[in-house]
Amino acid sequence: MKIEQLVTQIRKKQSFLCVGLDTDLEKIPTHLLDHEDPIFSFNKAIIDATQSLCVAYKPNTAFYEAYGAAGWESLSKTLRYINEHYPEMFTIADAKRGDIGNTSTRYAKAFFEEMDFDAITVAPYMGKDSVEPFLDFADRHTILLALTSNEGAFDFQTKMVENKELYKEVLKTSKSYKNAQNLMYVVGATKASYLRDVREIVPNSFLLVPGVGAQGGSLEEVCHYGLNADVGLLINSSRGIIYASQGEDFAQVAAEKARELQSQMAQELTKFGQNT
Ligand SMILES: O=C(O)c1cc(=O)[nH]c(=O)n1[C@@H]1O[C@H](COP(=O)(O)O)[C@@H](O)[C@H]1O
Repeated sequence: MKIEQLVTQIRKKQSFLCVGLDTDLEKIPTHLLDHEDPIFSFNKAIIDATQSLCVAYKPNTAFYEAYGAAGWESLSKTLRYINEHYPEMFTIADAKRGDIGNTSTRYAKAFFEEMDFDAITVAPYMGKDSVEPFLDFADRHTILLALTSNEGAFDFQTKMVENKELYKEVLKTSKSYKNAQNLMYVVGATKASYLRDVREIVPNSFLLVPGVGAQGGSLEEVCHYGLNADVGLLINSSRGIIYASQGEDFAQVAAEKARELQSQMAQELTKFGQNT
């Protein structure tokens, strides 16, 4: 998907919400467990209930890989369902890949060709030749981990390297990669105050911001520092939406939670003069 199409959807829905499909058999309502594919049944219900309120879905592949071949099948079915029924939706494989060049090429083929995702999360640690194979795919997006939401982010990402924090070096250096226009970046909502510095280096890039809801990040603060002229933000919530109820009403309650976030996003867009 082209960025312009994503921006059009955001303006139309007044939402830059990404719903995280971190589907765990131990957390989904028990009445689904006797379905043929409980993970797909759960995802389908969540997708149908929330699709008018969000612009993106992000299955984290760990939750599927944990169930082996059956889990991969549930993931493929979920992606096919989204692409067939809601083709305007931006889809992110949260797989956090990245390896030597020829291996990254195979990862890119797996997620962009075999599975037809619009985007994938990639770790920058192995550098240019591990990232560029993903960037070769036109209208697909490589979401590089810049400053993550977890506590361990301070182990390396904020350490000084050549007089600047490592995450800033990641942002700056990656701008020189071939096809860098296909880059987006992860910045955790729990690190919202850093977004001012992030925006100085990458004013125009889209940022995927996880960490509102269960991890405690503030949507308002993220918007304050992170919104740009093209909106420039996708804010993810996973557990706060999909496990808001574990009863039979799970999809309806998920939609209510998604609507709360969408309403806040619409207000932020209005504040920012982006409501048309
Ligand atoms: O790449 C990610 O999406 C990601 C990066 C990051 O810094 N922090 C982070 O929480 N995530 C992912 O975003 C999701 C957050 O889930 P919740 O905390 O349940 O909303 C999980 O799938 C995480 O793996």
